[in-house]
Amino acid sequence: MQSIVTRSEPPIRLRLDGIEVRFGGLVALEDVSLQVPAGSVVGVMGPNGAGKTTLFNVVCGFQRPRAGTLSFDGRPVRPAPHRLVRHGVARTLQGLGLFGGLTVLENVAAGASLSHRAPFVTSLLGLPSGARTQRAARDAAATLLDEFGIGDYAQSLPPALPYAVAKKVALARALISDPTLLLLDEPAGGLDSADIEELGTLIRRLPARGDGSRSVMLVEHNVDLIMSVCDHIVVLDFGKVIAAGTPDEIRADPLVAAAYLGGKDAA
Ligand SMILES: Nc1ncnc2c1ncn2[C@@H]1O[C@H](COP(=O)(O)OP(=O)(O)OP(=O)(O)O)[C@@H](O)[C@H]1O
Repeated sequence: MQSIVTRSEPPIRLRLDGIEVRFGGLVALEDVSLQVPAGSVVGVMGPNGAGKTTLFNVVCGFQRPRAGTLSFDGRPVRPAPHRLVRHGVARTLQGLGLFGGLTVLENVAAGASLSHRAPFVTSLLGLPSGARTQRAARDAAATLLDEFGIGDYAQSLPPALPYAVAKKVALARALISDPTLLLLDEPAGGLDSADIEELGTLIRRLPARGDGSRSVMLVEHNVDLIMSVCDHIVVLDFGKVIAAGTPDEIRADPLVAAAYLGGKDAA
């Protein structure tokens, strides 16, 4: 008997519809809609002042839109920074926000307490609570640091870290909470081209970790990084979506070339 294999579309992890943000008379975002499917990397790019940070802030709940709706996993939400964890969302910000007095290992382990899955490191190991939970978190943190190639810095304090290492620490701390959606704000900011390439490889691997359904949304200025890691790209200009598609489609889009790639940011 012939078997029929049907390939279903991945569920939509994050969905924005008709988002509008105004600052006084300035329209920072106008009718912005996008989707981040499960297991995909979606990038938002655009020239200076296009609205990237504002959009990131809307998703994180730092900025309330004047119009439009958001949903996580099909459920309408009104995001707030303190509620992101509940939705399985973790983020890294441009400012790294590491605890200066804690070691790298402790910083990353601290992120485990933010897991939306009932303390996942505890349940993974079948452990009850307290000291064992902390030990499990530290073990998970050490594993992540090794995976990121920065295990040698486990006992260092953040102020002593090279910037590229500190960025990886911030990423590890977000990832240890096992988020279903990871939001990255300008991950390439302040990095040189070799570091950006390494970061790109790391980001590209993120959806495949765990059950393969993790999604990543990044807001990024660096065209090379966004082109190399994203499955789908949304381009903003003056607060509006001017193009959306695969990296190849975006590269070939004349509107994008005019607004961004052909401008001073194309370097
Ligand atoms: N708090 C604010 N008050 C007033 N205007 C703002 C505020 N935040 C952003 N804007 C304006 O909104 C527009 C979008 O800004 P936004 O920072 O989102 O752009 P961006 O794409 O992130 O830019 P960049 O790449 O330079 O960081 C800009 O014109 C900016 O000046």
